[in-house]
Formats: sequence, C-alpha cells, structure tokens
Amino acid sequence: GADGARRPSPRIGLIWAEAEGGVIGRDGGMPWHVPEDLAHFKQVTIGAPVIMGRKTWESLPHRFRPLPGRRNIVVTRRSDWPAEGAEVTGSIEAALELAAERHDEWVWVTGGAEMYQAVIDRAHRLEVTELRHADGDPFVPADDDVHAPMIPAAFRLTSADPIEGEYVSRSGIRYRWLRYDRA
Ligand SMILES: CCc1nc(N)nc(N)c1OCCCOc1ncccc1N1CCC(C(F)(F)F)CC1
Repeated sequence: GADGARRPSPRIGLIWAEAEGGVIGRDGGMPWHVPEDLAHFKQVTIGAPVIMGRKTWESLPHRFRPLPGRRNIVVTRRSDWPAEGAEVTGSIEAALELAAERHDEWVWVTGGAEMYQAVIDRAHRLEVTELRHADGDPFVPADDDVHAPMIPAAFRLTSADPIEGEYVSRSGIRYRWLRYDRA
C-alpha cells in the first residue's frame, strides 16, 4: 500500500489426489478418472494463482491449458520454454515471489511430486483427495509410479469428508476429502 505496508504473502496450499499407496501419477498422467475430484480441484483453487511443474502443465488436457480463471505459473529449468497462457519461471522460489505480487490469500501448488517435495516444508495447508479403487477392480502399483510427499509431522488432519466412510464416484472409485493444516 501507499504507506509501504508489507502485504502479507499468500498462504501456500498443496492439492493432490492419491490412490492406494500414495500414488499420484503414472505415465505422465493420473491412472483414474474421478469427475468429482475435478470439481473439487476447481472449487478449491478457483481465483487463486496456481503453480505447477512443466510435466504437470504438459499433462493438462489442452482445453484446460491454462487452467481457467486463475494465474498459471509454470516452473521449468528451460529458460526459453513457451507455455501459452502461463507465466514461466525457473524455480519454486521465483514462482512464489510471482504469486506474491498480488494480494491473493492463497497460492495453490498443483503438482507434481517434485514441486510438492520442494515446497511442503513451507506450506500451510494440504488438500488431499484419498482414492480407493473398487474391490472388483484393484489398483495395482507400478514400478515407475509417482508418489505424494510424506506429510511432515507439523501438519494435523483438520477435516475429513465424509467423517465416516467414503463417497463413491460414478466410476466406482471411492474417495474422501482430507485437509491438513500446519499446527
Ligand atoms: C484435477 C486433477 C487434480 N486433482 C487434485 N485433487 N489435485 C490436483 N493437483 C490435480 O491435478 C491438477 C493438474 C492436472 O489436472 C488435470 N489432469 C488431467 C485431467 C484433467 C485435469 N484438470 C481437470 C480440471 C481442470 C479445472 F481447471 F477445471 F480444474 C484442471 C485440470
């Protein structure tokens, strides 16, 4: 502001969907389709800047590139990398500084595993979609699966929805919304 008052930096949130064993990715994408999770992701992140790694950007279906209704900040070591509709930067630190230029309350890190690892120790909130495959269609882990970060002990589970049990997706996959906040 005019008086030079420092605007508070946005709080950092991480958002991911994980299957059994903490798997978040396979072959450059997510090996499931849970429409309810897309809606959840949209609802949590809408209006806030999102930060993602290049691989996650490239995993987005073209109609979602950039993610609509928010600043897209892509982190890549490639300085000349063209990301139509996104701001490109070379590090998570630079991305967080970019996100802090406006007075957003939150900035959401939306993937992938490298981004989560690099920033989780500075994060304030984790929004985790916990997926469980139908008994008749077990989720078989693969060697090169990508995994969610370990959740530091400083985080507390502050909400689970549903409290008991789980929802069932049209696709038969069961899911819960988990929220962790830094204590
Ligand atoms: C949703 C997938 C998702 N779920 C949670 N809980 N945390 C994430 N970090 C996440 O990965 C976001 C980047 C990858 O996203 C997609 N990957 C494949 C297909 C579709 C998408 N979506 C569809 C919704 C779209 C909208 F803008 F509408 F939200 C964003 C792109």
